[in-house]
Amino acid sequence: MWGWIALAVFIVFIIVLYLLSPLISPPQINLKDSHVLITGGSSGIGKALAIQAVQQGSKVTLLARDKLKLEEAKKEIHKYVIEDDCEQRVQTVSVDLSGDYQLVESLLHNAESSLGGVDILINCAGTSSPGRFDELPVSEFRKMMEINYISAVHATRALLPGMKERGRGRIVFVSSQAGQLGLFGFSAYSASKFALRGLAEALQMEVKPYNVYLTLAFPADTNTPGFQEEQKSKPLETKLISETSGLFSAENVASIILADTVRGRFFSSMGLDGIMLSCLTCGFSPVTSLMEATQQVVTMGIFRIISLFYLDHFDRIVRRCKLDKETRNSEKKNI
Ligand SMILES: NC(=O)C1=CN([C@@H]2O[C@H](COP(=O)(O)OP(=O)(O)OC[C@H]3O[C@@H](n4cnc5c(N)ncnc54)[C@H](OP(=O)(O)O)[C@@H]3O)[C@@H](O)[C@H]2O)C=CC1
Ligand SMILES: CCCCCCCCCCCCCCCC(=O)[C@@H](N)CO
Repeated sequence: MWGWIALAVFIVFIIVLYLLSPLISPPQINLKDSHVLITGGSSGIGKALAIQAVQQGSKVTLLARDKLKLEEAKKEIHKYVIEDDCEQRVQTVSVDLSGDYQLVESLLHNAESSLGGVDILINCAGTSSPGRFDELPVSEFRKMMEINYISAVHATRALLPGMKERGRGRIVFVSSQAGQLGLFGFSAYSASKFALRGLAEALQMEVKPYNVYLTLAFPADTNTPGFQEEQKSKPLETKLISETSGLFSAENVASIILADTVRGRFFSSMGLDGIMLSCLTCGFSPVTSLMEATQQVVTMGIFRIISLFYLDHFDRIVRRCKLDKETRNSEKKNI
């Protein structure tokens, strides 16, 4: 008898959640004919995002520093432009986003003059320099903040006023799972990715009344030119810990980010570990789906328990690597 009542209450609860969901969920945005500006659009995740956006009918601006790489990416992306759509265009902007703000602003406004106001800004430009804290040059900490954080501030600062005026827009920050937990070898990188979260939460509260929605993406390791480069200098501990979450393709990551952006979801996470991590670390984040909020409330405790096992596993990796290193060193001395 009580079992049936509990089941009925649960079903009514789920129905109420579904009925209330549209009140909280942001309205969807249409990729067709939208102007999507992608920083870091000449490589890796950014390029995959650009390809998928043009496949869905968007006009795209790619922004990065290297002109040659930009031109090559533009050529490649052009192949995916919908044929019967003469209006659709792909353009490039070459600038160091972390440099002079006035220059960034004027180039971004020029980009808007030719393709129309930016509807979706994807802040994907970024890089990582892994290494132990006391082996990284102090300059790397500033560089990480400038490339991964200040670049996003610059692009957003230049394009947000237009979005507010038009009463429509989406802003994506590509953070990382290393922006949800700090891990060995990522002291400089993690801090810059955590910074994006503070920015996104504060900004979302400001711009929601203007119908501008933010998405904070947390990819795991993704197979891109940037990832291949970082592998060369990554400490073994960092590799072993990161591997826990798997290796994704840029296409897979891009399609998840794009779908979450269209739906206006605040968190964009991938893989089972990614979803668990976002529930566990949701903190005071904005609610963009009642179902998601319910999931967070129900699962947070259990995910914390699971995380204790992960933490123990990571500590063991660090201890084992330290022991191995010490053994190797003493063997060398004995020779
Ligand atoms: N790959 C991975 O494992 C993961 C990546 N991420 C994040 O995703 C984003 C993309 O990564 P990924 O695709 O691997 O990176 P890539 O290195 O493949 O591409 C980085 C892009 O950013 C551009 N860029 C870098 N610095 C600047 C700058 N100062 N001004 C303008 N453009 C710049 C690069 O072009 P150019 O050099 O010509 O300027 C390039 O287009 C990064 O923010 C990264 O931190 C997050 C989690 C995992
Ligand atoms: C309930 C608890 C679940 C816990 C899951 C923990 C998984 C931790 C894995 C961390 C992986 C970090 C990858 C960073 C990739 C990155 O940003 C660089 N490759 C950038 O180039």
